[in-house]
Order: sequence, then C-alpha cells, then structure tokens
Amino acid sequence: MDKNKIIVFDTTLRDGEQSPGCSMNTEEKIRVALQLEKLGVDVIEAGFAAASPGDFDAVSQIAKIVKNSRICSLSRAVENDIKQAGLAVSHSPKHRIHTFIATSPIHMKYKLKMSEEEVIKRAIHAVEYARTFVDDVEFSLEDAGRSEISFMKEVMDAVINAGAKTINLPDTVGYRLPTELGAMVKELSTYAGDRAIISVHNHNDLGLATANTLAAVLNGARQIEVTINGLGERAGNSALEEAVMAIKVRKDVFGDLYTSINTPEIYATSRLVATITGVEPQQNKAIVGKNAFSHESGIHQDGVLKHQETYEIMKPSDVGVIKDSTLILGKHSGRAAFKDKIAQLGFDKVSDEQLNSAFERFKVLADKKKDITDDDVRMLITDEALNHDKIYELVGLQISDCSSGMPTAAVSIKFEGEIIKDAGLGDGTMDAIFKTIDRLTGYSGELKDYKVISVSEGKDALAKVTTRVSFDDTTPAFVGHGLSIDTMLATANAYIGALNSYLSQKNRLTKNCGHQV
Ligand SMILES: CC(=O)SCCNC(=O)CCNC(=O)[C@H](O)C(C)(C)COP(=O)(O)OP(=O)(O)OC[C@H]1O[C@@H](n2cnc3c(N)ncnc32)[C@H](O)[C@@H]1OP(=O)(O)O
Ligand SMILES: CC(C)C(=O)C(=O)O
Repeated sequence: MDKNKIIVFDTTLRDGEQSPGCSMNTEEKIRVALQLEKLGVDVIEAGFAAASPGDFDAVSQIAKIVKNSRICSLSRAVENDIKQAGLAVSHSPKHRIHTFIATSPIHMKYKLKMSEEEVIKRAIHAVEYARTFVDDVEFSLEDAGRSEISFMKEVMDAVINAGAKTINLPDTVGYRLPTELGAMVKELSTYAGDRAIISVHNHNDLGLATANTLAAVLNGARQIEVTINGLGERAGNSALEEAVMAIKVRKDVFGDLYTSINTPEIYATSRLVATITGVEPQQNKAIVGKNAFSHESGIHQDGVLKHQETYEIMKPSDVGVIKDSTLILGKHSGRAAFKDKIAQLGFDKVSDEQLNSAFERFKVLADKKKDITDDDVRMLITDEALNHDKIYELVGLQISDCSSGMPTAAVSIKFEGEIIKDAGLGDGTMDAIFKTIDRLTGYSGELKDYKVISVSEGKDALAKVTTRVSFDDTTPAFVGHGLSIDTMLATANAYIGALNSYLSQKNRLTKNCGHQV
C-alpha cells in the first residue's frame, strides 16, 4: 500500500442523494458515475442497494458500466441489506460492500435499542457475512464523532478480525472541531496500525466538514469520503473539490500526500451534478461557485493584472474553469467550431445525434441572442443528454394574456409518432400549462419544486428551468430540465422531462425486475 496516497471515496450518489430534492434516476446516476470515473475517483459509493428497486438497479448498472473505479454499496448490519449490496456490486470487476452500525451511546440507546455487546455481535456478523460476497469490506462506526474511544477500539478489533479492510469514522452529525477530530483519528489510526485503512466521513453541520477531513488526513486517515459540491444529508458532506484542492495547493503542509484526482475535470463534474440535481452551489462556494475566480474590486483587479498570484492561490484551469475562451461562437459559426468548443469544454462522449440536435438549437439561439457563452453551450449539450428519452415531446405551446383573468395554454405534444393537442385554463399560466399536459398524457403530476435560473447575463439570457414532479405515491419525485430563451417553453419542457424520466425509470425497472428479490 502506498502510504502517501489518499483514497478518494465519492458518495455523491449515496449520501449526496440524501440531500432533500436531490434524487436522481438510474440514467442520471450512470452519467454522474461515468464522470466520477473520468475525474479519477478511487471508490464510487453508487447507492444503498437495499433501499429500493431503483437504488438496486442503479448500483447494478453502474457496476456493469464503470471499469476503473471501485463500486461500492452501503448496507446496514442487516443480512438482507448486505445481500442486496453484494448482488448489486457483483457486476463490477472491482467491488466493495460498506456496512455500518452506530457506536455512540445516544444512537445505541435510543435508535438501535442495543447494548454494546449486541452492537459488537451485529458488527462482526455483518462483516463476516459481507465477506461471503466480496473481499473488500468497509466498516463504519456511525456517529464515531460522539462515540467513546475505548468502545471504538473494541469494535475496531472485532471487525478487523472479521475481515474489514477499511475502518470509517464518520462524524455523522458534524459535531467535532478539527483539533478534536484530528486527535481522535491520530489515536485510532495509531491503534489500527497496518491492520486497516482509516477513513473519515465528515458532515458539515457546523461548516467544518472539509477542515475536519484535512485534519484527519494530517493525522493518519488515508481515505476521505466526500461529495461533489458538498451535497449530502442536512448541511451536506465535505466537498471533494475542497479537500482535493487543499491537499494539492498546500504542498507545504501535506508534503508527499496526494490524490489521484484529475483536477481539471472538477468543474465539469460540478456542473453535471448541479444540472442533474437542479441544486446549484452557492455563488461564493469555494472552487466551483460562480464567483470563485472573479475579482470585483479595483485593487484586486489591479493586483491580478500585474501578477495573477497576488489574489489567486490556484489557476482556474487547474480545476477546469475555462476563462477568456478564445473561440467565440455566434450566428456565423459552423459545425466544426461548435464541435471544437464542445471538446474544449470537456465533453468527449457526445453522440452524433446529440451533437446535431444541439447544433440546430445553437443556430436558433444564435439568431436571437447576441453573445453565445461557454455556459450556454455547456447547457445545450447537457440538456440534450438529459432529455434524450423523449417519450413525450413538446411540439408547440401557445399561452394567452394572463391579465384577462383567464390564463390559457394550448399545447401540442408528439407521442408515438402522433401529434396530440389540447387547450385549457389554469389558476396561472404555469398551472394552465401543467393541467393541459396532464390531460393530454393522462398522468397527473404534483409539482414539488420549481426553479428557474438564467444561464448567462442579459435580457436575452437562456432560462434553465428545473422541476421536481411526483407522479405516484410509491416513487420519489422526478427531476425534469428545460432550456429556452422563453421561460414558459422551458417550463413546459421541464415538466414533460420529469414525466419522461418517471416513465423511463418505470420501464427500466419492469424490464430489469429479474434483478430484484
Ligand atoms: C448516517 C446515514 O446516512 S445512514 C444511511 C441512510 N440511508 C438510508 O436510510 C437509505 C434509505 N433508507 C431506507 O430506504 C429504509 O430506511 C431502509 C430500507 C434502509 C429500512 O427501512 P425499514 O425496514 O422500513 O426501517 P426504518 O427506516 O423505518 O428504520 C430503520 C431500522 O433500522 C435499524 N437500523 C438503523 N441502522 C442500522 C444499522 N446500521 N444496522 C442494523 N440496523 C439498523 C433502526 O434501528 C430501525 O430498526 P427498528 O425498525 O427495529 O426500529
Ligand atoms: C453510514 C455512514 C458512512 C454515514 O453516512 C454517516 O455516518 O454519516
């Protein structure tokens, strides 16, 4: 084992998906997993296979498709959870089961209602059972941040003897300060010695997740569990981009420690996750926020012009932010320039069909919009990829003057090669659009969330609409995306996109139901 290598374990698809409103369907998870592989992530926690048929399907598909990263599924210390995890990851050439049980007095007493002896027994059995499926078993002492050191040592001895190779010490509720977490990791990593790799998984409830991750690395942790954009339960997890760049930028502190992350892929990964989930990182978010490399005040601008390092500790290109792109696209640009720009922006798996469709949309956009920005192009390509499953396709939309008190929408949709049309009233323009689409398709959606952002600046900016719509009580709400200069068109497309996502996931699960138990 290389003592200087920090294993990057990404849990965007598991803990990240636990962020409210961040659920993704299988297609979307596969897309994120392939990008995480390109980013150079060592371990991808692809989900919690036992949580639902959708989760099982996503973990299995990712295990089949991803080749270079290790694929892992989380499971409680429960036989059926472990079995589902084992079956789902078995498709991967490199696989892991991650099992856990809480070790803090508060969790054992009130949640698990188990004694310390029972917890140890369950932990040993979980690891032994997981080892019947895979060699690589990770064990987490949930709420380690509030657990007793002496009890953790007992649990560690037991699970290492049972065959766990990685011991994860989660600060589940983001309670610890960096000095405390560093001390805990130092004591427990010294105790484990060469018997296991020590890992950390820090939550951000006090805004300290990344500080804690770095303190852990300095004190012996050799695996960090992180998410893109810091997504995760409640206030989120330690952000991959922050931890990785801190280790890279502060060589004076971290010495020979390194990660295998291909950092110029960070920005593209962050954009993909934000677009798919509809959750944008805050503007001032470190590394990937819109303002992370912008200099507003005169003194800063003057300094950067004279010498970039006066106000920049890393180059935007180090994390894949392309500034001052030389290739300017406009209405006179052709296919070659468009293709070149797409490659420059890091998209290397665009099908000819997606490229042609995005190019046509680009030409229409360029007729209406003066400057086509890199973000516009990035969004066009991502939108094509996300809306590829066009079960229903919006063909036309007409809305009436809403000041009359009778907002009306006339909608035409293509379905199985036929054009279907209807018109109807609503309590507002959007309501009229949604109700008319519901009547046309026969599905009644419940809008859970609606967001609109402008992709670039100016009155002619593209509107990107994200909807979260629930179509039945048994499945989570589905995300839909719409992109247009016209916000209502983008809205109708986003609503139909959520319906398409719901239907394609339903079709996929029906087709793959042989994988379920
Ligand atoms: C800190 C974390 O992020 S942990 C991971 C969180 N992720 C998830 O919870 C994934 C989504 N969860 C689910 O789909 C469901 O909770 C399931 C399928 C896992 C379990 O569903 P249910 O069987 O209905 O149980 P429910 O969620 O109501 O309660 C959890 C049960 O697991 C027990 N439990 C919790 N953690 C563990 C564990 N690590 N090992 C064993 N049992 C556990 C709880 O004590 C509770 O048991 P009880 O019903 O006897 O009181
Ligand atoms: C199960 C573990 C890894 C976890 O997510 C946590 O404790 O936050």
